[in-house]
This record gives sequence, structure tokens and C-alpha cells, in this order.
Amino acid sequence: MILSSTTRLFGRGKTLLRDPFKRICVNMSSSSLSGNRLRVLVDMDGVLADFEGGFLKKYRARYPDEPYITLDDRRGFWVSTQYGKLRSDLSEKAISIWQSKGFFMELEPLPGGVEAVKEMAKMDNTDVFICTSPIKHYKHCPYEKYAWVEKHLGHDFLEQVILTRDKTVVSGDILIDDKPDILGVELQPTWEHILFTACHNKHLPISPSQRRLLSWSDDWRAILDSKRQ
Ligand SMILES: Cc1cn([C@H]2C[C@H](O)[C@@H](COP(=O)(O)O)O2)c(=O)[nH]c1=O
Ligand SMILES: [Mg+2]
Repeated sequence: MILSSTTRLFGRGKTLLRDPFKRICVNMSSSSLSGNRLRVLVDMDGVLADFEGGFLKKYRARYPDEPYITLDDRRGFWVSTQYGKLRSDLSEKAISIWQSKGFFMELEPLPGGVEAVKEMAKMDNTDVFICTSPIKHYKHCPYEKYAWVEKHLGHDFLEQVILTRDKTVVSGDILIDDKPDILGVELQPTWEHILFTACHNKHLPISPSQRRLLSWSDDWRAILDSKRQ
């Protein structure tokens, strides 16, 4: 049988790889890959950093005479879409807020998030990564995301930062994220998506197979333990 340099022979998470030099390596699920260690991916905006609260505060300060949407009335992941439905020009005004210098850096931490991540990182056999999507207007956002992590989690934690527009290509056991639909080129990501409750998703029904983390006061330790082998 002729194998291409990367040939998938087994089921999901078990791939026999043959490299051009005929070495054979077995790439199993992420926890197996890293010697039974649990790999936790934690989103930033809406999970560790209060994107929605920071947005509303700055939007109202910059556009005091414009209509706005209270956090209670937020629906749908995209703030810009809901503001665009309120009045078409408000979408651009909303976008101008998170494109501004200082927006991402000045976001307040969500209650308990930083403490939870620090605790996770100290757990045996556990690797924690911050997995976050920068905006394409890259002048401030990527820099400020790193600066936020350094400020709240410490310089060493910069090693754990993953900036990507496509989280499906990142391997892990769990992704804690407030976005209900996390799509990308990989149709079968290795992680289980734990939906972190936020103002924009709290009304959404979730499928029986999906799990939520209601806040950082919820039992995140039990979720991690459920994935350990
Ligand atoms: C609500 C909203 C967000 N964004 C941007 C802001 C962040 O860079 C990402 C979300 O990142 P996450 O890793 O998924 O938390 O999206 C946006 O461009 N438009 C919006 O309405
Ligand atoms: Mg998010």
C-alpha cells in the first residue's frame, strides 16, 4: 500500500503518520499525545475579559446620544450585527469601539476567571492555553491581548497564548468559549466545546450533548476531571 506523507488510517484522534524519511509516529488524542496530560483551551473575550461590559461602557461614552442595547437585551454573538439591526449605521459605530487603542487592554477581568486559570495551571497533568481570536484590524488588538495576559496572569503566561482566527485547528481536550458556534476548516476538532454563559448566549437552548459553564463560580473543576483518563 502506498501511503502519502500523512495518511489517516484509524478513527478520529488516531492517525498513523509516515514522514518522508519513513519514520512512523502515532498521533492520538491530544491528552494521549501529551502523555495523559489534559489540555485546556480558555477563550479570552467573554470568558476571561469582559468584552460586552467594556464595549457598552465605551460605546455610551463615545456616542451618548445614540441608542444602545442593554446587556440584558443582547442576543447573538455579534454585537455589530445586533447594532446594525437597530440602525444600519450603528454597526460601524460599534466596530469603531473595539478597533480603538486601549479597548482590549482595558477590559476588566470577568469574576473568578483569572483565579480559575491560575489554579488550573497549577494542577497536576494539566496544560492551560489562552485561545483567542484577534480582530483583523490588527493595529492594537494582538499587542493588547498579550499585554492583558501579562498584566493579569503574569509574564510567564505569555508562553500559553494562542492567537488564531480558527480555533478548530488547535488541538486540546476542552475549549471553554462563549461563542455558540465555533467553526473552521477542521470539521472534527479534538476539543469538546464547553459553552461559557454570556449575556448574548444565555437564552440559547443547548443540545443534550453540549455542556455549559454558567460562570467561573460553576464547577469547572468537575468538567476538567470528567475529561481526565
Ligand atoms: C462581539 C464581536 C466580537 N468581535 C471580535 C472581537 C474578538 O477579537 C473576537 C472574538 O474573539 P473570541 O476569541 O471568539 O472571544 O471577535 C467582532 O469582530 N465583532 C463582534 O461583534
Ligand atoms: Mg469569546
